[in-house]
Amino acid sequence: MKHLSYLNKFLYKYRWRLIPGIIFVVISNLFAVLPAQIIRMAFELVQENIAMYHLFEGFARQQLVYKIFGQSLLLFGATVIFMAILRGIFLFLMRQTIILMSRHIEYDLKNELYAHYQHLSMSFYRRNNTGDMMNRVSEDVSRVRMYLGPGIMYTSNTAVLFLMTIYFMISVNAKLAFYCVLPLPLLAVTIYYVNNMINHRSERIQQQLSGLSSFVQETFSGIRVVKSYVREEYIRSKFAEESNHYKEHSLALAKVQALFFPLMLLLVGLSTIITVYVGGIEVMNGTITAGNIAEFIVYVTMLTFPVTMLGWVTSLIQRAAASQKRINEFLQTVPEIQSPANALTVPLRGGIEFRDVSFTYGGTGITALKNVSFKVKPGELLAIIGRTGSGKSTIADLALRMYDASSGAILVDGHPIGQLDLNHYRSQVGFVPQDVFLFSDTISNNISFGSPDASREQIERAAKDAAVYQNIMGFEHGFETVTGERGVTLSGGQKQRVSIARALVKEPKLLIFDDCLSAVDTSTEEEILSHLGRNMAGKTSIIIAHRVSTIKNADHIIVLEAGRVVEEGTHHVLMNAQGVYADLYEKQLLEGSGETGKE
Ligand SMILES: Nc1ncnc2c1ncn2[C@@H]1O[C@H](COP(=O)(O)OP(=O)(O)OP(=O)(O)O)[C@@H](O)[C@H]1O
Repeated sequence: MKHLSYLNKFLYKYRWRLIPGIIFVVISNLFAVLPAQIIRMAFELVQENIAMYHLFEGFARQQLVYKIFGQSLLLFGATVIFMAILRGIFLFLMRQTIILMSRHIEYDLKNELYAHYQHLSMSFYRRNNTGDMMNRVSEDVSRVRMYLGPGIMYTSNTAVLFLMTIYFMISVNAKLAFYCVLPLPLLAVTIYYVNNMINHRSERIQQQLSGLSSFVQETFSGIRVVKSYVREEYIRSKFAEESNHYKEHSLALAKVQALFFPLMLLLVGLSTIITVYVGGIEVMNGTITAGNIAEFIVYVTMLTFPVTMLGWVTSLIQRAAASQKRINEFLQTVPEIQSPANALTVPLRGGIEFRDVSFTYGGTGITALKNVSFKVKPGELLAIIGRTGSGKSTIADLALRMYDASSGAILVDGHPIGQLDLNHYRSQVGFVPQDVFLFSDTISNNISFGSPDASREQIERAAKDAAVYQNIMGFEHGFETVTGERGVTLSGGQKQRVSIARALVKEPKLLIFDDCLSAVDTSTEEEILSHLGRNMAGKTSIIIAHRVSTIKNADHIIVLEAGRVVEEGTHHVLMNAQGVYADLYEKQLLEGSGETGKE
């Protein structure tokens, strides 16, 4: 329960919904309990009047007695209906306050969680899988809402109704009251266990279902691979297998669910039998009237629902507490990368220096960089080249402060990177990642993602500089073309260039290209680079590449191998050195003589 105390701040915030809600619960219950007394009175009236009716047998007054009797019964009936209507109105108001409050809190909590997600560092995203993270926002929050809405509502309802009913019952006959409620705790405990079983099985079904949907999603997005390797039959049988697990779990759930209602009815029936039996004895003893038995049966029926709810609510609160525990753990996760207090917000000039930087990835323990040192002056173009896995992307991530270096120092215009205001710094950097990501939105919005205020001219300019303008204009809707899920309607090279335009439109002071020219042909690459030379004059660029041709004109080239800088200098110097770089160049020249456009 202590985990759920986190939600008290929300209950306080919405207290003007909660307090009236509880008051409505009390009033609605009052109108639920009172009719039982009216029914008793009606019963007693019937008994007395039948006797009276027979007494006037043969007299003219018998008709009058009959009439008065009929009218009084009608009045009782009308009162019961009126009370039921009032009860309905207050039940409506109760739901309108408490359930609505739970929806408001759900909204607040979801937003709080999502904002926290946005705040967390890359390493958090590497550690946690997407499904888990999504579950926090959807599944866990809904379970917590069940506690806040139905949980609170039914608990207060049960408590109030129970107290009122027991009070009225005891005031009539304490012995009968005791016997009537005897089976009820058994009912609550049974429902609690059966419900826990249902929850447990539903959870397994939920897991199976999410496994099944991820499987389907993966096979749909990889359908080209599936078809080209003729693995449809294999995939289909795997699906049938997964689907079968789902079916088996569902059948197991249906079995327990089928048990739920008969069990409930059995225990309720037991209560009624006891009421009639013990009540009958009491009537014979003359301690109560037959009307009291009818009144008690109404009480018992009335108690059944809240007692059932008690079992249900207990397991619901347990689940909510487990979910809130997970949510709390997550909310307590502090982002590893944060702006320090008194962070610097100086305009970026573009000087970047790595001083003896080493970096080890937390999750895998892989040391991606070992004592890397280099320096880029404002306005220079630095190129990084090396085999796959040599640590190039890691340098880009560190320069963006996606991670902090394990040792050594990274200086930006002479200031340690950790002292800069994170958002201010990143807003001045244009980054094109290796794996392009486009949102399911228009091309125009994808380009202006980092600069929402960019004008149409600026967006078009950026597209021209990224050599993708002609392609975009070739689409039926031009810049308003909506890219499909993850931009599937664009070719690999087009996506890369839209992603480049997104970085260029920011007019960044520092531009980082992480191997983002790999899917464009060499002549397009040359076009982009020549535009870049013009746009980035006086600003700093870091280009990570595989092809020597991309970086020949860089001011400074560093060659990485297994996380270490093995050579550095200009193209000229490196060629003369006849080392790794010159070797790479020779090989690529040979391959290049047979190369055709890649796009
Ligand atoms: N998130 C990560 N967690 C753990 N290890 C990682 C992570 N990203 C990269 N690595 C490891 O760090 C090393 C350097 O990776 P990096 O991505 O920097 O190489 P790269 O030179 O950019 O490669 P490529 O040219 O193939 O993109 C590799 O051994 C890789 O396995």
